[in-house]
Amino acid sequence: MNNVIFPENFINSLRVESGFNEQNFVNAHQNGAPVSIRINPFKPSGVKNGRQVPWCDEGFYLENRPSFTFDPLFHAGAYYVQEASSMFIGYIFNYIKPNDEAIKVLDLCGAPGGKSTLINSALNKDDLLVANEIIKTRVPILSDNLTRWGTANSIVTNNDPRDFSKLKGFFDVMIVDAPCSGSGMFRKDPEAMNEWSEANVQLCHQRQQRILADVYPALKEDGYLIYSTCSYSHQENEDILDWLCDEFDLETVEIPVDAAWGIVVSRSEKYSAFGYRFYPGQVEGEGLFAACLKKKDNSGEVSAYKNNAQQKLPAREIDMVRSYIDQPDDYYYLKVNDDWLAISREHKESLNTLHKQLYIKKSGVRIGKLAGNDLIPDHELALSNIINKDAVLQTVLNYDDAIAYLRKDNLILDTTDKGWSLIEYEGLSLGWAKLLPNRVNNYYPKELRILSKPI
Ligand SMILES: C[S@@+](CC[C@H](N)C(=O)[O-])C[C@H]1O[C@@H](n2cnc3c(N)ncnc32)[C@H](O)[C@@H]1O
Repeated sequence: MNNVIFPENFINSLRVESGFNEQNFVNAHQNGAPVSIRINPFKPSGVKNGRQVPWCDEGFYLENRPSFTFDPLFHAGAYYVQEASSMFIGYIFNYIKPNDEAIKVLDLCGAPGGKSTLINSALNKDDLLVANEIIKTRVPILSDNLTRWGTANSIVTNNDPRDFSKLKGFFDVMIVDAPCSGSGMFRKDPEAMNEWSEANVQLCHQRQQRILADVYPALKEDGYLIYSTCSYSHQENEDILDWLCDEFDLETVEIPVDAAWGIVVSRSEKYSAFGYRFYPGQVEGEGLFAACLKKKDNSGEVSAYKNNAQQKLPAREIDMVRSYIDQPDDYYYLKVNDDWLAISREHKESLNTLHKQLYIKKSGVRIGKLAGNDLIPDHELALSNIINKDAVLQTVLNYDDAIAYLRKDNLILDTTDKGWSLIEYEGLSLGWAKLLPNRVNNYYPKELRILSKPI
């Protein structure tokens, strides 16, 4: 990119921010954005690591941008492609996360799932992640990314922030990665500059207030709110922190950062709340604002919920589905329509509670449907890290066949095995195929298939 001309009002608004280096910022926007990935700790693979992102153990910069579409390990969930600054949310999370108790975390503005998979990496099996997305058409990408991550301790919901207000004091940590005016993405998406305006910043500011006010009651006393935007605008950042402290009883949390990382630490005018500003040219990443606040008030009693009448499930069926799960006692099994699901057993109560208030789009891992004595296995089971691989056939593919499988092309395999088989590539599962006497049925989900051909 050459000769970037920023909107006049935009660059003027940055010139008054302390710690902002205009020359570095302008220079950084003449070049492309760095490429970075974050490794999935639950799916060790041979993904080549480059230089590490300073604030994220699992984050790595790549020298250039490979074709992720044509890397089977990407589809297997070995890593997530995420710009480096965003990974700082995980750094904040690791700093505030209690070690000794299971926690419930809400990622309110979840799609496409960058922060959700980031936070999920830092959770234990008995912690719960609720990843929400308000826009229905963006829910599938969030679900797919969590499916690739493979864990059984997350729930995906499709709700307006106000729907959470009934879950008083339910969450220990909330991440609000708010919709914003998007200036932090100008380098990746220069077109966005044409849409930037002060009026839009103001609209975003109001929407951010509404979202925060709506969801706030669901945070428990002494719980943490992590707020972030990819905007540089004061109104969407420090002013929101002051507004939060005006409206609610919150205290700022200082996050220790290494000066060498280039992050600018800011303080809000009225309450001196800490904010962390990422400017391209000063950090190796895109624009980000992040802050963490601790709730000191009580939004009322933690709601008491009666448990749902328990489903009576046939023991024979439960035994069958359990045989596909590694360490089956660790999970709670439920049936939704004809589908069997498994979720970490600690979350049975939470699931019932959430089910009463929210539209649940995915819970834990979908195992599949039973048909007589057979399981018709689900794609989620293949991608999960709870599958008992000893209970199923496995067919290992080379690179070309793996790409053919992901394109949903016909596969010709040299095997005498018959029945459902996991399709494996470099130790990770890509999905299912059914091996028949004369052919192979490719069960890779149609909506996920690669549509293009390798060049
Ligand atoms: C910055 S993006 C989130 C990115 C995501 N956290 C990630 O790391 O991949 C903001 C999200 O907020 C959602 N959103 C838009 N309006 C909203 C509203 N009024 N309430 C809650 N979420 C909203 C958008 O659909 C979008 O998915």
